[in-house]
This record gives sequence, C-alpha cells and structure tokens, in this order.
Amino acid sequence: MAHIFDLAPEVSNYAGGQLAEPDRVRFPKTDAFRGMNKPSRFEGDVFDLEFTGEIPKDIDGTFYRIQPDHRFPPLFEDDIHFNGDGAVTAIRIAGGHADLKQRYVQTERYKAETAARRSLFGRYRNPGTDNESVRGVIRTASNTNITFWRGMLLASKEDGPPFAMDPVTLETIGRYDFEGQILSPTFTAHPKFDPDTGEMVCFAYEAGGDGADCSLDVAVWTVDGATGRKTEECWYKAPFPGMIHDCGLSKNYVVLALTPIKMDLARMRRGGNKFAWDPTEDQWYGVVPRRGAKSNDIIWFRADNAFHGHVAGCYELATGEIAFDLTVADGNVFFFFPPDSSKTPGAQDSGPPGKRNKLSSPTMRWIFDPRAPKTATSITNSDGAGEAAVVQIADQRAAPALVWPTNGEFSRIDDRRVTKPYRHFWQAVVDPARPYDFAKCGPPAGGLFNCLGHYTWSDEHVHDGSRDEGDAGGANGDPAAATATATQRGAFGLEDVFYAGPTMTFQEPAFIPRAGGEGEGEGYLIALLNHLDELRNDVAIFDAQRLAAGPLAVIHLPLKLKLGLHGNFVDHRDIDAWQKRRAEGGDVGPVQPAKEPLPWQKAFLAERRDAASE
Ligand SMILES: C=Cc1ccc(O)c(OC)c1
Ligand SMILES: [Fe+2]
Repeated sequence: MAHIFDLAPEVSNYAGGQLAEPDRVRFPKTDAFRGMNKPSRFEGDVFDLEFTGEIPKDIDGTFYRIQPDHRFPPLFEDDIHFNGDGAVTAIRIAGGHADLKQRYVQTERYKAETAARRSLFGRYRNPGTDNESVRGVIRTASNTNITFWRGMLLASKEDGPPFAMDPVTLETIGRYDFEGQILSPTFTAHPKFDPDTGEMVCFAYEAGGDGADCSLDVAVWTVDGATGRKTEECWYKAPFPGMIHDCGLSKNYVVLALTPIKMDLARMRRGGNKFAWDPTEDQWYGVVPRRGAKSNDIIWFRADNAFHGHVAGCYELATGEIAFDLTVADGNVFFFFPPDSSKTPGAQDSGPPGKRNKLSSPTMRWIFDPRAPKTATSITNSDGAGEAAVVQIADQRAAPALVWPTNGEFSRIDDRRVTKPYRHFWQAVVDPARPYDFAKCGPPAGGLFNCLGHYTWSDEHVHDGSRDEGDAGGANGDPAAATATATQRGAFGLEDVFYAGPTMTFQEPAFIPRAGGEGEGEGYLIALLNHLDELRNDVAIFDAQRLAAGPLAVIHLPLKLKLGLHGNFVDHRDIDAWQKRRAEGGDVGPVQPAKEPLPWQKAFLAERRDAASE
C-alpha cells in the first residue's frame, strides 16, 4: 500500500514562480515560509497559560501585538513576510495568570480571499499584480502595528487605512476613517500619542492619489483624544517617493524619517518590487510644526545614506532645538528590496543572510533646529511617477550628534515620556559574540536578536532643563538604583543586557508601567521569545530596570506564532472605562466604521462605470 507521502510527494503548486494550482493548499518552500517563518494561521483562545516563575500580581492589562501571517499560499512563490495577513495576539494578564487570544484582522482583503478560499492579492504594495476580481478593493493586510485609541484597537499598515477591532473580543469592527475625517488611501503604522494632551498625531505618505501611484504627498494630522475630532491637517511634498515609516513627536514638532528606499511606477508596472534601496541617496528628516502648520513650514534635513530603524525618544531642548533618537543602520535592512540595477547600476545588493547580520545598527541622536536657514529647492527626479516638487531644504547637511553603538532595533521607551526628555530605553539587541546554535536553529529568522537591552542615558545626555515639575523622584531621581543590574558602562550611559541563550531570539519589547508607579521606567518589560529550535514561543516578563537578572516570569505558549512587528500594553482600567463609554447607551457609543468607500475607490468605480457604458 502506498504511503501517504507517496500520494503527496514534493510537487509544487507553483509554475514559473506563480501560483498555478490554488486549490492545492501548499505554501512555498522558501525561507520566507520555513521554520519560524512558517505561517501559523491559528485563531483561538487558550485559557490560563502555563508559566514558570511569578507573573507580577500588579499587572492588570493586555499585551497586544501583531504579526504578518499568510492565510493562503501567495500568488507569487517569492512572496515576502511583510505581505502576510495581519493577525493580532492578545495576552490578557491579571491576578498572576495569563490567557491568550489570537485573531486575524478581517480586512477587505481577508473577506475577498476568504470568499474565494485562495489568495487574490499579488505582490507587496503592487496592485497591478492582483487578480482582476479584486481591482478597487482596499488591499492592505493591516499587519504592522496595533494601537489603542478611544476604546478601539487600530490595526495598521502604512499602505492603507487602519481597521478597528474590539479590544476584548478582537472582533474586527471595520475600516476606520475617524468618522469620515481621514480619507487618505494610506495611513501610518506609527501614530504617536501625546501623554499630556491625549492627542493622536498621525501621518501618511504616498497619500495623494490611490495609495499606489508613488505620489510625493505627505499628510500630517492631529486628532483630539477627548472628542475624536480632527484638529490639525497639513499636506507636504517629499523630495522623492520613499518610505516614511516612523516619526518622532515633541511638544511642538513632528519629525518624519524618510528612508532612501524608493518607489517606482515603471518598475511596479513591470510586476517588480514596490521599493528599491538606493545606496546613492541621502537619509532625510522632515521637521514640521504640530500646530497651525502651512505646507512651506516643513524643513528637510539631509544626511549621508543610511537606513532608519525605529524611534526611541524625541523632545525639545530649552534652546529650541529638537533631540531625535532612533536606530540607524549602515546598509539595506530590507534585503528583499535590493537596489534597482536600472537606476543604480553596479550597486551591491544586500547579500546573503551572513552579510546582512553584520549590519550595525547603533542608536543615533540628531539635534535639529527647526529655525535653521533653508532654501526652497525644485527637485525633478526620475523616481516614482516622475513628479517634480519644490521642497524646503536646510542649508547645512545634518550629522548625528552622538552615536551609541547599541546594535539593536525596536527601541521602546516609557510612553509617558513621549514628547519629553527621557532617561531609559529598551531594545531587542544583536550580540554576534554570544553563542548561537546554528546546527539546531539554522539562520536566525528575522535577525539575531538574541538579547534584550535596557539603556540609561547618563545625566549629561538627558537634556531636562525644560523638564516638567512633578516628574523628579522614582527611577528618575535615582539612576544608580534604577540600573542595579547594569553590567557595563556604555558609551553614553548604562547598559543592562539579558542574553536569551543559543537557541532563542526576542521580538520587540513593550514597557508596562507599574500600577501607582509614577517614575519613568518603573515597571516591567514584556517581549515574545522565539524558540528557534522547538518552533514555539514564550512571553517573557522582566523587571524593566533589571533585565540582566533574568525574567520574573516566562509564559509558555503551546504554539508557534510568527515574527511580529509591533505591540503595545494597555491597562485594563482604560479598556474597562472605554467599554462602558462605547456600549449602546454609553456617552460615546459604539465605534462607527467607515460608511463610504474612500475617494480613490469612488473615482475608480466611476471610471469603470464610464468605461462599461461606452
Ligand atoms: C519596518 C517595518 C515595516 C515597514 C513597512 C511594512 O509594510 C511592514 O509590514 C509588515 C513593516
Ligand atoms: Fe515599525
């Protein structure tokens, strides 16, 4: 009798790199779908997770995080992780116990593909590669961040609008357009929340047309937390059609980091990549005022080519300059978007994983003066759709004020310090000098983030001359106590690092403030741990000030999730209060999803109607 695997031998459902047999549900046999990267596709609940150690009893809230997780074999065999469907994990922690909930974001993409029981959307951010049946459908996978806003979760990816979810059930409520106030085709995955005013400050790039036209349009908005009303909106032009992934927020400014990976319409029309790394382009920073801004108020600072990571802190000095801290890598982190040989002939691509893992990614501090002399400059570029723009460029090139060789990514701070001088940051850290069990684990999926680091800026690097009253004391007032396990004095402060072991890596951490603890950084750090050998995940909880002492608790998940992007912890007092306000009859009422198609969809439908009637 034939063995079952003789009936299903290693045949491929792909021909010439394209999905040829959609009914045969088999994922590509590529690195993007192998091992830790294999789709999880799990939805469900696990009540009372197993754990080791003690889950602090004073934690009462939910750690939300999101991962790209392909639901169906992709249309293209060489598809990338970033093109997977958004799936949200909620770790509900209370009374020293933890429960798991996992649900997909039910985007329009999700609904169309569920109905067809197959993938219909093609390459990352390239609608020309989609199945004809989904033209005009919002194609975002909502897979990059999950934030809490006025009683709802917003699942977001920068190529489309956000989708609202219920924070308790993780049911998708629908596309969220801020009650008709924000109708751009795209929206950032990194909105920022001002802890003093309760405002959300958010932005979008490639925001002018249908969100797939490589436009130079950038919008920045403010939404009031108390009323949900949009209070500020201003549109700008970028110097080239590149990625603006993260931003910084100070009391009076927004800093937009424009990374030299470029879109190109002609390449997209050829079925190629949305982005290409341009090693000959500068990294740029656009500084705009938060209030009453006009399009010409932007000032673009340019500096030598490099690749932006995520933002730690951003605040204004007493002298009016802006300190802006983020990780910046010395090469193309997105190896799946290599240089376009028709534009930068001879440019090195990003090379094999061994070389990629040698990129260094320090934490850099930039000091930008929003009043610096600038010149209106007309730029005609061959990138994107060939659009020309007049942009305000600082007369002097920028250079980092200091470079802390932390070699990590996914920096986080105590979010109560957003807009303000801050002392502590945490990140997932790469330490290639530590043992790594290559035989058991293969190449480290997602990067060798084998450590978690806690960094404490020394006094002279915390520019707190303008610090608010009422925030001295606690961890702020006693940096020595605050870093009791710091083992090394780093370049600009203290380093407190925990190494996970030779078969484990971390995902992005999130800070949990201790209930009643007002001091900066007083609380816990939570992060997913990848077991690259067992193909399983844990959730580790540390004393945020004592990482090197090891986790207080390790919560064991009985399954493998995927490599996620971003997450946030939400206190249950906030969730409970908003659930009441959002109830039928509550003072705010249920979340209202978008009632109408987006403007670009209406235009598309009108055009199709006209074409059909001719
Ligand atoms: C840095 C992350 C990043 C940037 C753009 C993306 O579309 C994305 O999808 C998961 C992730
Ligand atoms: Fe991000």
